Amino acid sequence: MSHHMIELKNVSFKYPQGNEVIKDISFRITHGESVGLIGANGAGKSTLLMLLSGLLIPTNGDIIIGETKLTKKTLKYIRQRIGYCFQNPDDQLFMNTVYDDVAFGPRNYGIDEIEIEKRVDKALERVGALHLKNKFSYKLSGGEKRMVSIATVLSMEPDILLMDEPSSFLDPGARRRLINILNSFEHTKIIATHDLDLVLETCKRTILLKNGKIVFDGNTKDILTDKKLLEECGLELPFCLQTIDKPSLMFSLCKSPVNGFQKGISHKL
Ligand SMILES: Nc1ncnc2c1ncn2[C@@H]1O[C@H](COP(=O)(O)OP(=O)(O)OP(=O)(O)O)[C@@H](O)[C@H]1O
Repeated sequence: MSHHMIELKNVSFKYPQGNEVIKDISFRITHGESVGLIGANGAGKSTLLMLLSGLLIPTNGDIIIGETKLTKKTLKYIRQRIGYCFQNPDDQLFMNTVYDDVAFGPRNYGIDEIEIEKRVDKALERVGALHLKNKFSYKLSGGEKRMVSIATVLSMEPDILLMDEPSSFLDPGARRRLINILNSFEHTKIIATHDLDLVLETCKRTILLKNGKIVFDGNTKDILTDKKLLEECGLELPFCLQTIDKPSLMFSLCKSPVNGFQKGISHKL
């Protein structure tokens, strides 16, 4: 496996009838990194995730996953390694039952049904939705659909997780479960979201997009404490830092900025 698991080289993208919405983006993500992808509405987060998952093909530039350049020919191989969680869970759930939805990915690999059922149970258990196994997918609540849609991705046992707004629809318990799943996922993950508190708890690195361009790529704590730059990009400080005068100073007082941080803060508030 290549050291640089994901590489984008001067990637641009334009929708057929639209303007360029991803503009000359380059970065490398090493295997095992957790990266938050943030930016205002329309900044290009979902488009970038769709490019990374092979759902869209760049107008210019290259995307390399492991050692393989993403092309129409390599798409099938690459997509087996990537778990992509749609912004809207209804796009992910299209079978009749929860079981069939979560079994869909592994079934495509030709795995036998006994192994498939084990994977389905494991994935549903992880998201706390085993009790929904035999339900109709379309009858689930918004939050249940979200958790099941995450299970459909986990059952594929991907090397890379791409998640678009994964915490939307979730109650505090389910959100906490999501954070635990993300923090225990040992491979590469990229999380596009407006939930900056989620980024703070799950991603060491953050990429900030503005109008299709990268305006920041670095330590999460550096960007999420930079009120001025966040505001210039249509965002605001994470909720847990809003009442604190000097967010960056608070960070430096903590031993483990990303993971141990919010627990410490929430006791103080
Ligand atoms: N199918 C499409 N055809 C044309 N333009 C599109 C299409 N999908 C998205 N766009 C445009 O591309 C730009 C980037 O959209 P994208 O969905 O990637 O942004 P985003 O950062 O994910 O936004 P949000 O936070 O609202 O989900 C927007 O200006 C949007 O209008």
